Amino acid sequence: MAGFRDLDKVLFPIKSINNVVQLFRNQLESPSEPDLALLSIVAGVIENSLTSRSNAALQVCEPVEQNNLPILEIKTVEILYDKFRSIMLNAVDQNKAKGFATRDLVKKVSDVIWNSLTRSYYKDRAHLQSLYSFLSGNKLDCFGVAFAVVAGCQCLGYNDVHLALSEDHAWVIFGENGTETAEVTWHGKGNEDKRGQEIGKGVSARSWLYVNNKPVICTRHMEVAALVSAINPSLNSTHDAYEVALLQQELLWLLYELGHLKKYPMAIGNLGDLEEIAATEGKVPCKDLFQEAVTSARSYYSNQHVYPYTYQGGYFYRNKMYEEAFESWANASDVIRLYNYSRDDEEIYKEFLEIANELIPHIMKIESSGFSANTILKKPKCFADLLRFYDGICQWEEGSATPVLHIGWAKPLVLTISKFDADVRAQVNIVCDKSEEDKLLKKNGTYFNNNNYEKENGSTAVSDSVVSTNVKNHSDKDNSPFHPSIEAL
Ligand SMILES: CC1(C)CN=C(N2CCN(c3ncnc4sc(CCF)cc34)CC2)S1
Repeated sequence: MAGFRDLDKVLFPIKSINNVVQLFRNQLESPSEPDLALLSIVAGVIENSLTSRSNAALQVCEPVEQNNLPILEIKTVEILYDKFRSIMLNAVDQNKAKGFATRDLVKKVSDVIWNSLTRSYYKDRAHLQSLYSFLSGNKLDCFGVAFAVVAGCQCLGYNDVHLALSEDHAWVIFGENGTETAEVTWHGKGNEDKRGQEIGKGVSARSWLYVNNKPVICTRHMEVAALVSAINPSLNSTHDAYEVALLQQELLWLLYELGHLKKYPMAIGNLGDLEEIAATEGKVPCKDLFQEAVTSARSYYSNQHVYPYTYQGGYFYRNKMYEEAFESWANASDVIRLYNYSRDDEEIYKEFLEIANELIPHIMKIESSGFSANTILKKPKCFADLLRFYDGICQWEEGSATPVLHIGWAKPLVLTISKFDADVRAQVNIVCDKSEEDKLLKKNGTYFNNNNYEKENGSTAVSDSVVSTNVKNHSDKDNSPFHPSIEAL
């Protein structure tokens, strides 16, 4: 492990963002692997010093000159770093010969973290993700516990333990081939934690929460990308601490340029969001970053992730590119249609609910106000993408133990569909195409994950709701990875 070396120590006392970037670069480029505990502590101290209530007022009203940070002394970091190491080394007996981690070891490290946490606190609060939060306040959020377990195992010399990330959960992989999995943290509210157990063997395997067994499996460098992604610049619900956001943006560019975001769509999306707010001169534009996140999810995760499309759709929406937004959201819906909705999937449910019942109706209101020259209401492709979007949500519900749709969805849906004239709707050709139906047949294993799952209620999927056309999509920028089920002529 890289550890806290002299070439890192000479950077202290840290006074600027550039000093922090240099420390991360040293660690990322070191022949031995980056030290997760060191980097999480440094990022956590800086984030908390700039976002804590004590100087929140200062941060909002007085623009601090560029690149200046509150001075970070080496002693502050050494004390926290040594404290973390001693917690780990004292709790886990060292006489065992190193080798690969065992389930007992991983569970033991998770217990050490878990049992140190404050009895009860607001788990969704900001700034609870870093080892600084753990060491100074005994508080961690769900992601923070998983990250701390991996950092703890690194401290103990188990370099086979790595972070596994879905779009709303985190766990660890370990063992000789990295094929062992273990829950190490909780998920959601009021759910019994499953710490120590293997990942998703039961019905939960078909829920979005476990991304159909296509999680982001982190290398050490990608674990640094995860801690940087988890930096939270929020000062309060309306303001970000400028220096924290700038630090996060510069660290994400460092990781991007070193190639460590290639297989991490959400981190690319995070960088895209920051670049949309404040573009960095001479870098890849945010629109391309959002497309790179989509391409990464398609290339490395069999297009089983939703967030790359909602990052991209959100960008198009904010920039009034409504036709493109509909296509991204329809592509997001094509991902979710093959999952079963389960009680663990609230986060993505809220995402689709907001798109269907807030964002799309808002677009309809603007577009039907009669002032838009090039209105989407005259475009069959937009109608087709909207149908694909809604159809995906309907199919998501099919075969799920928990219903998705309710009357609250119907009103905005009817309002939206009714905005398109008959002559526009007539140009969308919907036919059943056997090969498409086979391909999209839900969760009978042939498509979903090839081990012939019986669906939840025991019946094999017969999805007769799939509509598809074999009409080629005319737009040359066909962004859908495969024949969309509904397309405009
Ligand atoms: C399009 C969006 C609504 C905007 N932000 C989004 N996210 C913000 C950043 N997110 C993330 N960013 C980097 N890495 C991770 S790992 C993880 C699961 C818990 F560990 C979440 C997450 C979650 C998703 S999705």
